[in-house]
Amino acid sequence: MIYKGIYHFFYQYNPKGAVWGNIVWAHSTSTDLINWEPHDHAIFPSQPSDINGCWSGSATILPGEKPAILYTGINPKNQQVQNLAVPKNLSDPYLREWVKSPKNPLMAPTPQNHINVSSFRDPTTAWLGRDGEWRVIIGSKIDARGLAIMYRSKDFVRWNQVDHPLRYKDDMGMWECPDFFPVAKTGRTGVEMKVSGSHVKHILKVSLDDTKHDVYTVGTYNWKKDIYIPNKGSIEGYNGLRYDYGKYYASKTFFDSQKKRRVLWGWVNESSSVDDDIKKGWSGVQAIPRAIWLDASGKQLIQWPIVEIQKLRNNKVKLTNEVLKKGSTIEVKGVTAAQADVEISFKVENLKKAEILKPEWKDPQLLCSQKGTSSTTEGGSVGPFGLLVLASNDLKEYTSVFFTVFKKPHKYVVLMCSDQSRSSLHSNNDKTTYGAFLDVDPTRENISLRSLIDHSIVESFGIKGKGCITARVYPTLAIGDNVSLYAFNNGTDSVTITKLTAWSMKKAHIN
Ligand SMILES: OC[C@H]1O[C@@](CO)(OC[C@@]2(O[C@H]3O[C@H](CO)[C@@H](O)[C@H](O)[C@H]3O)O[C@H](CO)[C@@H](O)[C@@H]2O)[C@@H](O)[C@@H]1O
Repeated sequence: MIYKGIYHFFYQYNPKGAVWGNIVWAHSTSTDLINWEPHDHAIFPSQPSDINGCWSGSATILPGEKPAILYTGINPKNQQVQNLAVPKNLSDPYLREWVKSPKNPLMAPTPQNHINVSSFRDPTTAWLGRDGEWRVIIGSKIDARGLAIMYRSKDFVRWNQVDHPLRYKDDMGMWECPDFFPVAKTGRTGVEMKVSGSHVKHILKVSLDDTKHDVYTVGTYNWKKDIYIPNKGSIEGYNGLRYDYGKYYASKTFFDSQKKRRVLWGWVNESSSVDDDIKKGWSGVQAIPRAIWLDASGKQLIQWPIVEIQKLRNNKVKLTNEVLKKGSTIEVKGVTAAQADVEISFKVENLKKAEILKPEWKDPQLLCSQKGTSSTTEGGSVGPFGLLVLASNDLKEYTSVFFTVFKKPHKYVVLMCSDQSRSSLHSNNDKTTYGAFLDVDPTRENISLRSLIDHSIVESFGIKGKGCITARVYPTLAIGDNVSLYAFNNGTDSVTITKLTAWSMKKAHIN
């Protein structure tokens, strides 16, 4: 949230170890969402209603600029209940101390409400209805049905369960960390939580415990009935739209009232083993915050790294109109390739050479791993072309982020991949290849990529933010000054780099 011009980040933290456990709300603040200062823990177990853990939740700014936090507490019976905490001193812009409501828990499972005691967590930011009542949703499940249980309140303290969930869906498992917010139908300006009506659409994001993916639908919130219905064609389920097709979970958005934008921030867990996490003494990072808005098609969100990240840019290098022939690479020299921001745009010379997409190639992730970085097809192929990042000088290690264009009757399909299979000589990491089909017409638009590279994390934004893939990698050779960056084309036809701009990135001040 933002309060008095300062961004506040509260996060699930284990003060006693490198991996999950003993969960408290740690707290850091920033004036630019890039450089962060840690503070004392904001919320930690102290009441019966949270004595076994202070789990996830959300901040809401109440009228009069008064922040409040609803969070899940684990009670002495290990049941999940919802609690309230408010700042002790509103004149402290850093909000260093938080006091808990003596009325906690405010929402709890009972034999009457039949709420699942071990699956009732992660309250969202609340929103005010036109009737002046607050609404909040809480993630839950019953059997395999995911639920967004809804409560209403007149005073933010006494909460009554609404007789129906905002939304539920069978066969999705537990909905962790739900997020529900409006987006403008046109333009990039963010919209406050309370806004509803015909000029906005609503987004319901849920974090799927079963698959560890953040999936969302675009739909309509009926504020009179308090129900949310996804648009026709907006797939609700494991195969729905994802914020990110790599590693990205338990994300949240907030309305940045200072810059009038909606900012998305997600947690990126490790792809290393628990033993390695314990050895290095920490695990998990936050991705670069992203500004989000609704695509002109109305079918999906667009995500782009917040503009403040550009403060870290240094030593710009540029290439224009370079032809990448079949099987060729171009080294991008002059940047610190271990920590860089790269934007590249490709023009495909001959789309007719695109390989036909077979009907059985439905799973983009599988297709990325089957086709890989180096594969070419006998009949010709457009791609793979893209970037080799975090590459060792002898190319024994690299991570490749690339595109391949396929042909379907009357249209082309663009596949975006991030292949980690050669990212490290160390064998004890998850090197799953990630992939997504992007909704774009390559006859009208160049295929572009932006990758933010930072030692063990590669965040890639395909086609101006239509598809995002975040990967964790652990090179053993491609470290420090021994890292190179290349553009490559392994398709059977040439592609042209219309423009490449890359920057070395300075270090941010982080916890
Ligand atoms: O910190 C609890 C909050 O985090 C959420 C969302 O990430 O739930 C995470 C969850 O998993 C953690 O515990 C697992 C061990 O039990 C561990 O394997 C995993 O890496 C951790 O993230 O916490 C519960 C309870 O363990 C589990 O069901 C979840 O998947 C959020 O829902 C919680 O409020």
